[in-house]
Amino acid sequence: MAVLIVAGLDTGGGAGLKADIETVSALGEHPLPVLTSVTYQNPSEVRGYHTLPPEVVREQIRAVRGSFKIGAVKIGMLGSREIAEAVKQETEGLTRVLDPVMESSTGAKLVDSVESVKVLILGSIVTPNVPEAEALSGLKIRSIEEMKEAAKVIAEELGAEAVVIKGGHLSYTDVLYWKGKLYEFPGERVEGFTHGTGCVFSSALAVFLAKGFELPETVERAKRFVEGSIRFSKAEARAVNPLWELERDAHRWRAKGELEEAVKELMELGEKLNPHVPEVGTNFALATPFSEVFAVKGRIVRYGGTIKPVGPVEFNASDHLRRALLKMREFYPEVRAVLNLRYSEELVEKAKKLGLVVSFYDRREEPEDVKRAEKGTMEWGIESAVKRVGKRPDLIYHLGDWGKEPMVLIFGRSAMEVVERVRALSSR
Ligand SMILES: Nc1ncnc2c1ncn2[C@@H]1O[C@H](COP(=O)(O)OP(=O)(O)OP(=O)(O)O)[C@@H](O)[C@H]1O
Ligand SMILES: Cc1ncc(COP(=O)(O)O)c(N)n1
Repeated sequence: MAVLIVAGLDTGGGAGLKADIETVSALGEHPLPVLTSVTYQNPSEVRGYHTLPPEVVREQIRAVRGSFKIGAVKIGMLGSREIAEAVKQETEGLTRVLDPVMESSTGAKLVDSVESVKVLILGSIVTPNVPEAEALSGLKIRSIEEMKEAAKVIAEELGAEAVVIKGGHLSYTDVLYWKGKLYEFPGERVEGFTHGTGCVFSSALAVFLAKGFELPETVERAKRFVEGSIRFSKAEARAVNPLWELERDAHRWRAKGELEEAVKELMELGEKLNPHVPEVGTNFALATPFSEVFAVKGRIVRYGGTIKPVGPVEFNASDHLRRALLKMREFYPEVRAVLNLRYSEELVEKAKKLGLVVSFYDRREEPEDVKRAEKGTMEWGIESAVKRVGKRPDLIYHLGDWGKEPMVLIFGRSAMEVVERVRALSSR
C-alpha cells in the first residue's frame, strides 16, 4: 500500500518530509513524497522558507495518484493558501490526515495564516498540538478536559472527520474526538529529542489507517511509535528517530551474534582462565549503540579444570555488569563490552605492564547513603574510578568489603577486544 505525503523539507533532517518518508518506510508501506516548500532550518532555528508554485505541487500529486494504490495521505507543512487549495483539490476522495503545521517547535511561522490550514480541515483527520488546537478552536487549553472541548469544537464547527489533540505540550495524554465520542490516550514523558514528533505521529497515523485499523487503535499505535522514536533518538540528529525499531532490532541481532562469537573464543582459554573466575562466576556483557545490554544467562563458571557458560547469551542477563557498562558509557560511549574476573595482584600488575589504563574504587570510601541504597554502589564505583584516572580506564578493580569478593572489570570497545585483553592477561 502507498501513503502519499505532502510536506515541507527540513534541511536539518529532523522533521518534515524526511521524517515522514522514514516513518512510512519503517512501518512497511511505500511513501510517495510530494514537496510543498523548502525550509532553511536546523534543530535550533528556522531561518526561512520558500514555497513551491502551487502548480508544481499539483503536478507532483497528479503524477502518482493514478498509478499507485494510495491508502491514505498525510499532509504537513503547506506554506501558503494557494498550495492548500491545490492540495485540497488534488487529494479529494483520499483518507486525509492533516497535521495543521503552523509554527516549528522553535517558534518560527511555517504557514502564511491559520486560514490556509483551515482550507483542508473539512472531512480530514486533524492532528493539532495544543497551541494549534487553540488557534483552530479559539479556546484556551490548560487541561485534558479543555483538550476535549477544543477537539469537539474543531470537529463540529470546522467539519473535521476526527480530531486528535496531541499532548506533547501539556501532559503527554492525547485526546481523540471521533463520531461523537471522546477517547483518551494516556502517556508519560519519554526522555530524548522531540523535534519532529508531530510529523512522525501524523505519518504513522496515515500508515495505520492505510493498513485498515480503526481510528482509536490507530492513535494508540501511532503514539507508541512516536514514544519509541523519542526514546531511541540520537544526539547527532537532535531529533526523533523514525528508524528506531528497525535499527534497534538489527543492533540486538548483531550484538547477540558478536557476544556469542566472543564467548566461544573465550572458552578456548578455558584452563588458563579457570583460576581467574571468581566464586560468583564470570559474566561478559555487550551493549548495543542504544545501550541495550546482552550477557550470559547464569554466568560463566568453573567446570572441572576449565570453564563453561551456564546458559545462552540473552538480553538483560546481568544486572551487575549492565549497570557498570551503562555508567562507563555515560563517560565513554565507545565502550561496549565488559567482563569480570577474580581480583589478584598479579592480574592488575600484568595489566599495567601490558599498558592498559588501570583504575580502582575503594568501597570503604563509599558514602553511607549510596551504601544504604545498595543498587547505587556499582554506579558510584565506576564514576569514582573514571574520575580517579581522568581518562578511559581499560580495567577497574576493587578490593572488596565485608561479604563482597574483590573483583576486576575489563572493558573494551568490542567483545573481541575484551577477549584479547583477557587472553593477554591470562597468558603465563
Ligand atoms: N517527551 C515526550 N514523551 C512522550 N511523548 C511525547 C513527548 N513529546 C511529545 N510526545 C507525544 O508525541 C506526539 C506528538 O505530540 P506533540 O504535541 O509533540 O506534537 P507537535 O508539537 O506537533 O510536535 P512537533 O512540533 O515537535 O513536531 C503525541 O502523541 C505526544 O503525546
Ligand atoms: C518542514 C517542516 N515541517 C514541519 C515542522 C514541524 O516540526 P517541529 O514542530 O518539530 O519543528 C518543521 N519544523 N519543518
